[in-house]
Amino acid sequence: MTSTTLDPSTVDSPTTAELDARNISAWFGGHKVLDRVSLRMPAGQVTALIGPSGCGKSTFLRILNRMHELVPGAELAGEVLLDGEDLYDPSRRITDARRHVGMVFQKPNPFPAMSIYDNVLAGLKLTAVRASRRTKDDLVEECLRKAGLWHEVQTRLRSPGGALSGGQQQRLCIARSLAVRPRVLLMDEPCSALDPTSTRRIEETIGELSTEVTIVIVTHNMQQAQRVSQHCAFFLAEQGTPGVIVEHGLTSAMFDTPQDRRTADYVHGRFG
Ligand SMILES: Nc1ncnc2c1ncn2[C@@H]1O[C@H](COP(=O)(O)OP(=O)(O)OP(=O)(O)O)[C@@H](O)[C@H]1O
Repeated sequence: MTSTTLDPSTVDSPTTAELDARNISAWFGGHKVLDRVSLRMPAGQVTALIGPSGCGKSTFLRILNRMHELVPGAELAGEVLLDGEDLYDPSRRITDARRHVGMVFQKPNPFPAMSIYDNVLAGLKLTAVRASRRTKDDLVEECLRKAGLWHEVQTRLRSPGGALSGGQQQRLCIARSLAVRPRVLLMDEPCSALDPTSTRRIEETIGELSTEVTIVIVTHNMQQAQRVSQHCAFFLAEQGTPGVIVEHGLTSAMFDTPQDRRTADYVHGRFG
């Protein structure tokens, strides 16, 4: 693998990108779990994916950064376009797709014994980027600031990532995702393991980040979807049928004037 040198003067700032999923169907071992789902996720904005358990939200999210294909027996059909370019183009490396479309998981997963500093830089090894000490220092500070963690950890960057609180660990994971300068950040229930204060902090971070990275978030928390997102898609899998998008649009419209009765019932807590 060839490596490139990271020079801060030549590194582009991350540019947000639109994600366009077209006719996505997905299967696990022949069992269809998503049926021709299409959704445009606008650049520089937050799109929330909502819906009852098991309707395929996480599967859809994993398809957006090519993690679905790593599951044995998993298959998919359809297209994912990142600013018009096919994420599944055979000539595109899977690591390249993941660099552009990062992911933050439900449970914070920093490398516990690795320092906070090295945790932030961990993704750079995968992209084979070499950098000077100064450049690394600057990048670590930049990413920790963007993740809203710098003030809490700046005096203990050499402490292990595992020594942080759950909410801090999740912000460390966000900083780690940002270090490879993704254009899209996927978040799969990023606050479900966190207390209300940490949840608020992550929500603030999402708001601050969304101007420079497109965000797609799965959440079961309807208030959270309303607080953080501008766009929303409601997924549903009825009576053993594969998941579909019942309705999508501006979050304000989805909550105030839903067009489908099932959307209204779900966002008002009448099922799910
Ligand atoms: N690795 C897997 N192997 C087999 N089936 C799977 C796998 N992952 C998910 N499924 C099935 O795919 C369907 C969609 O699951 P998925 O996790 O995408 O739903 P979800 O809407 O994200 O659910 P939740 O809100 O509970 O996380 C479910 O029926 C689930 O059982």
